[in-house]
Amino acid sequence: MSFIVQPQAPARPNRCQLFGPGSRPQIFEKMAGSAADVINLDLEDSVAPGDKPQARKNIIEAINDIDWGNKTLSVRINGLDTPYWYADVVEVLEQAGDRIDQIMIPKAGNAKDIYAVDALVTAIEAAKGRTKPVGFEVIIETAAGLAHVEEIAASSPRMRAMSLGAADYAASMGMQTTGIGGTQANYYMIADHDGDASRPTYLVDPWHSVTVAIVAACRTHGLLPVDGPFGDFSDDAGYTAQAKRSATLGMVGKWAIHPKQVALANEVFTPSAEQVTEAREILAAMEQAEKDGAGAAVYKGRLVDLASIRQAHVIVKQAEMIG
Ligand SMILES: CC(C)(COP(=O)(O)OP(=O)(O)OC[C@H]1O[C@@H](n2cnc3c(N)ncnc32)[C@H](O)[C@@H]1OP(=O)(O)O)[C@@H](O)C(=O)NCCC(=O)NCCSC(=O)C[C@H](O)C(=O)O
Ligand SMILES: [Mg+2]
Repeated sequence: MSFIVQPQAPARPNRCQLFGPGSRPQIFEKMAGSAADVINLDLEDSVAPGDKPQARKNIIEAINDIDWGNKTLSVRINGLDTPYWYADVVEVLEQAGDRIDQIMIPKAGNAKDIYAVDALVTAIEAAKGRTKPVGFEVIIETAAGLAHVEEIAASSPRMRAMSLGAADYAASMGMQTTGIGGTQANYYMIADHDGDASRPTYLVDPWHSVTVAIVAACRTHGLLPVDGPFGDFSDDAGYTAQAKRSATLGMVGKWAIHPKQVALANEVFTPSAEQVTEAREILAAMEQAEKDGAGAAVYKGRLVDLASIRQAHVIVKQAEMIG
């Protein structure tokens, strides 16, 4: 470990973030009644330009009137390259009560983007006497966002989480796909190289590198790394496979763009009973090793050592936090 100790991410469940357009208030109560840990009321890309003013009003009313229980409540504002974002921030923070927890900033390209929103939010909080500081979550979904991911993670004490926005990321990177997340037919490997024309192929994960970059930036700066949308909501297996890849790489949750995806995310990002039992057994094996004066032990025929304690703690802590 570096002399600088790795900070802890916020200790709250973030297994699923359920999105809903701000222009569709009929679904807000259903979102509040869902099993998602985080709710994202959207003012950005799911809301048509002409509907933005009414969507702001709907969201303010929903923040003030709906019982959101213990969910984290977040509003996605419009991008800083649009004429909408400042009014999103001003109207929501001037008119909505303290129940709002976070603002989600899309298409974050560098630390200055976050600085600009921070300045506006700080001024409104002071002017309105808001006592609960609003947190920020951002979406990494552009080439610039990936290039500057670490400075974005370090940009403000308001930062809480970072998501991967697969659709805009693909567009910004010039990727040859219209799919939102998941494997892509043309992104495959050939299993062997023996010159056989019928060589088997297998699909690999085109989101791997940006996922790892987000996880590293988040873990360095104490934020929650989150996997973004999976567009084909009729493909449960595809969603689950993508979520399992993200969880394996260190992400803590995934977006749902349809209510049926909430249970899938919760299932993947809740450590299973078997995983927790194994983690606890590893901790017990290492406790015994320590008593015996050893730094390593054998657990189920494999090596466990001091690093295994840290790995096991990740799983046990996740399980304890989720309860
Ligand atoms: C995708 C949808 C437009 C589908 O809506 P709909 O046609 O109504 O679906 P169903 O008929 O299957 O709905 C079944 C019931 O569920 C309710 N419902 C639908 N959506 C939601 C929701 N989001 N939360 C809660 N409940 C919901 C329906 O009302 C039905 O209820 P009932 O009649 O009582 O049975 C729609 O799901 C939708 O709008 N989803 C969210 C879209 C969104 O927010 N997109 C933005 C995030 S993704 C993105 O921005 C990309 C990203 O930035 C990137 O770049 O990657
Ligand atoms: Mg997007």
